[in-house]
Amino acid sequence: MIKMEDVYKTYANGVTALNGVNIEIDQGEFVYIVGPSGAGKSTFIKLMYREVKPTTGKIVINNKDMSELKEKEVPFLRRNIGVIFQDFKLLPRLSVYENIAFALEVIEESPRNIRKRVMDVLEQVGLKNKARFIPDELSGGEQQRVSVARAIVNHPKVVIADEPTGNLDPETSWGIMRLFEEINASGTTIIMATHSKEIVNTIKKRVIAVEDGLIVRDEHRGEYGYEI
Ligand SMILES: Nc1ncnc2c1ncn2[C@@H]1O[C@H](COP(=O)(O)OP(=O)(O)OP(=O)(O)O)[C@@H](O)[C@H]1O
Repeated sequence: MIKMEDVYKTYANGVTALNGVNIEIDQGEFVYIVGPSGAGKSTFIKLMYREVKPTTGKIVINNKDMSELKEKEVPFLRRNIGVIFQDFKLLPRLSVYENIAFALEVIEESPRNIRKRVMDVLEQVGLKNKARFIPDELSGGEQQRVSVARAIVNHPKVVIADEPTGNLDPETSWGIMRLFEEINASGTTIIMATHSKEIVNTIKKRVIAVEDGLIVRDEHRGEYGYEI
């Protein structure tokens, strides 16, 4: 469960990105975050995996109050949250296999478990035959599948995706969305910031709209609601 109470975020340069956000997202939900450019969507999402800290307000994730989280506990939080970015953020010199295994090595899994889990997740995203390739040798859609695999290899409770289809063509985007639906069907919460009207209006889920740092709409099976 993710809960925010009266959350404000003002960056060091004085820009206020969030202006008093209150929200509750239950385990297993699928939520789209929509809104104009600069509205505060990424900031909202970054607060959930503690890439940024709130200026004021309370954030509770999986029953843990983030303000009480010590720096050394951050890796434990991240273990339960998989993150996917628009630009994939894969390590360019590592193979597909190594990019995914890395997420497990940092939490000191045994080599045998690592091998099994990486191969299982590669199977799930349909890339078993590309395990030895490096990111440059893959299409954009394949690279995004690797980053999805990396995000879910720890079986996190929550997957957070910031415009995951932003760099992909429509057909490839639908493939990524099918993967997200599968992941969500197994009980994982999905939170996805997107500018895709087509996706939001086709695969109907909860829609949270952010404008000028405020939640202005929160609807189950909502519409995208903007013209672009
Ligand atoms: N690290 C930062 N330092 C200072 N200001 C920032 C920082 N990150 C974001 N901002 C500002 O905060 C506001 C909200 O940005 P944010 O990235 O959260 O919006 P967004 O809705 O995700 O936008 P987009 O759809 O374009 O990705 C913007 O005015 C932005 O310039």
